[in-house]
Amino acid sequence: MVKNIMEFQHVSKQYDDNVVLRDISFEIEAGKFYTLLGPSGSGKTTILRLIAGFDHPSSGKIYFDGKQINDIPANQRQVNTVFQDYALFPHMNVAENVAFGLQIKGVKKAEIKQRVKEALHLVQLDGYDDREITAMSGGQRQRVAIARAIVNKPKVLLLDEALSALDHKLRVQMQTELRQLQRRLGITFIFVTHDQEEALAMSDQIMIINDGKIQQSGTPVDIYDEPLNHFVADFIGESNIVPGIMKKDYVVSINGQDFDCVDAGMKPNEKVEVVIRPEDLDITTVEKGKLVGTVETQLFRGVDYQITVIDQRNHKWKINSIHKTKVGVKVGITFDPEDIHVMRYNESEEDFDARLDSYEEGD
Ligand SMILES: Nc1ncnc2c1ncn2[C@@H]1O[C@H](COP(=O)(O)OP(=O)(O)OP(=O)(O)O)[C@@H](O)[C@H]1O
Repeated sequence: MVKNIMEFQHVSKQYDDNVVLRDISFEIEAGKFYTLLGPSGSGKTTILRLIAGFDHPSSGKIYFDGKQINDIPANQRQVNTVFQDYALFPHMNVAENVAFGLQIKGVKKAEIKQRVKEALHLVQLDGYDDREITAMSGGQRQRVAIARAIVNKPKVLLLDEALSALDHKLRVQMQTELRQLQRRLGITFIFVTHDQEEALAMSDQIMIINDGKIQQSGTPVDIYDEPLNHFVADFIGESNIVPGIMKKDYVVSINGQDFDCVDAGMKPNEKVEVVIRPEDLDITTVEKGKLVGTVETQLFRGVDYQITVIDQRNHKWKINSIHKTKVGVKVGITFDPEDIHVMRYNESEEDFDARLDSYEEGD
């Protein structure tokens, strides 16, 4: 087997005038838990549909296990899909649902029985064979849907918002179960979600999509710590994003004030975006603060306080701190050079300048 199980080369998809995917290229390594993350309408499901063969690209090439599959029909692809609504047959019991695809393929009865048993065991539903679907909970139905997909022994399992119908507690439990299942099976999972926490928690690799374009691919830690652009920084976790100027290597100016940072390689005085995560900021005395402002809100969240501070230029900083402060008090804000993350901006120069001006004027 080749190392990359899936590859898209310059794939575009449009429906009439509506361009849904714009020249997308990526590779998916075999045996990984891979997540497609993006807001509603960004094109995630379309990518899954192209992989499954339910739809075809307008241009570009799709490779599966080293072979081009653009013209291979869905039923001949070694891929199975778990849908958001599970798409189970309500008039069949659990075993009949799981067996259905194998029966269609004409697999022998004894083999079907054995494979259904194995699949139900993998999703921890041993002994549920005769249970009616209507008598199963949401979490159990989810497992039946997964069993029905893995009984075909696909090389790739596609999961389209597969956990979104579950309540929060069950969803978190199923996240762990799915992750364990993927490791046990050793096959590639391609999981679609719009929930960034879910993506960070479950994935080996995340691909972030917006408006039919790949914004960034990488491990959860890469994407969280090194967002490539404003969209990613904003979409993944909470961020303070402010316009700045890269004075020279390792020095960035925010608010007209220079700060040491760990970034280099930009042009002198290049306009940049500066990202600092709320958990990397802390409250201190006015004297020790790199920035100074007034506490606007404070919310106790169990593990920390979620604080907002308005600086002299009227910019609101989000801070997650274990240190308590008081609303209305003047405080300093500290951070370390490595907590400053500098990105190139990706909007028009006019828009960026307008934001920089309004920020520096303190609007
Ligand atoms: N068959 C179709 N005909 C026309 N437009 C379509 C078709 N399928 C999808 N689209 C459009 O393509 C865009 C991307 O849809 P897609 O379902 O891939 O997004 P998504 O990221 O999965 O969103 P969601 O999270 O809401 O499911 C949307 O604007 C959608 O309206």
